[in-house]
Amino acid sequence: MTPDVRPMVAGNWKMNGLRSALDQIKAIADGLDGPLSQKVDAVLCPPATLLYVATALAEDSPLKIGAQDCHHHNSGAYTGDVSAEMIADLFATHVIVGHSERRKDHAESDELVLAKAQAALGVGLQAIICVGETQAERDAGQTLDVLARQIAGSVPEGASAGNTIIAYEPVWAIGTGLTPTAADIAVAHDFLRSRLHERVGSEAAQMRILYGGSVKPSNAREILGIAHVDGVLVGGASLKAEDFLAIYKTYEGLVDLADAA
Ligand SMILES: O=C[C@H](O)COP(=O)(O)O
Repeated sequence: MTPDVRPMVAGNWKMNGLRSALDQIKAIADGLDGPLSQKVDAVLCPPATLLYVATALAEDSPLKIGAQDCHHHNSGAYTGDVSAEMIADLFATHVIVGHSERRKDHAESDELVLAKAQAALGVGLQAIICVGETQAERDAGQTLDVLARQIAGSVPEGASAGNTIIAYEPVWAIGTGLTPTAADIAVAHDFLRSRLHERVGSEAAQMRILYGGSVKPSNAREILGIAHVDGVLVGGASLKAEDFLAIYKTYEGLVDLADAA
């Protein structure tokens, strides 16, 4: 954890979730009651089809709702796309941009991710900007070069700690059950913060840097306890309310709840 930085647990449902999954969103929203919600943010990013109902279900709870992607224009002839303005119009507060599955499957460049992040910030959404190296890049010793390029290319210069969150997701750790060592995660996050300083100046000190990739209840304690890790972006394990809440509640043993009763 970074001192004085409010941690965040975020869930990314990816292309999962029918109407029958709404009870899981309700269970997550209801499960966030209590002093921990005054200290740790929780964000859930269901598919776009569930966004409107999700924001209604989360309305009276600490749970924030986000989207998984947005177009870089606010409206126009872009069949099948959803704009940041449309997402904000549904009372969502966050949007993931630059997830590696978008970068790979939709050939999204740093330049496009930057434009999407700018669109998100332009309508008052908080952008969760994903970065991370592939297995091949890691094997070639290029991890830090890739992270430097992605931060310089994808993070808006006007980004602040209040409107932007970084998610470090090594591509090879996503959905594989593999995770980097705690030392490797610490090095990557420390490096990311130094590059953020170059990009956005003093705002970098308070900007949250999440880790993502095969986070589950059984490894959450170790990962959330790593220096410079300000939370997690959870994929598969966020689909079950029980697992999402177990990861979230790991913070009960990590943050000081004395003044949050
Ligand atoms: O956005 C979430 C990440 O891609 C992590 O997914 P995972 O927890 O299923 O490995």
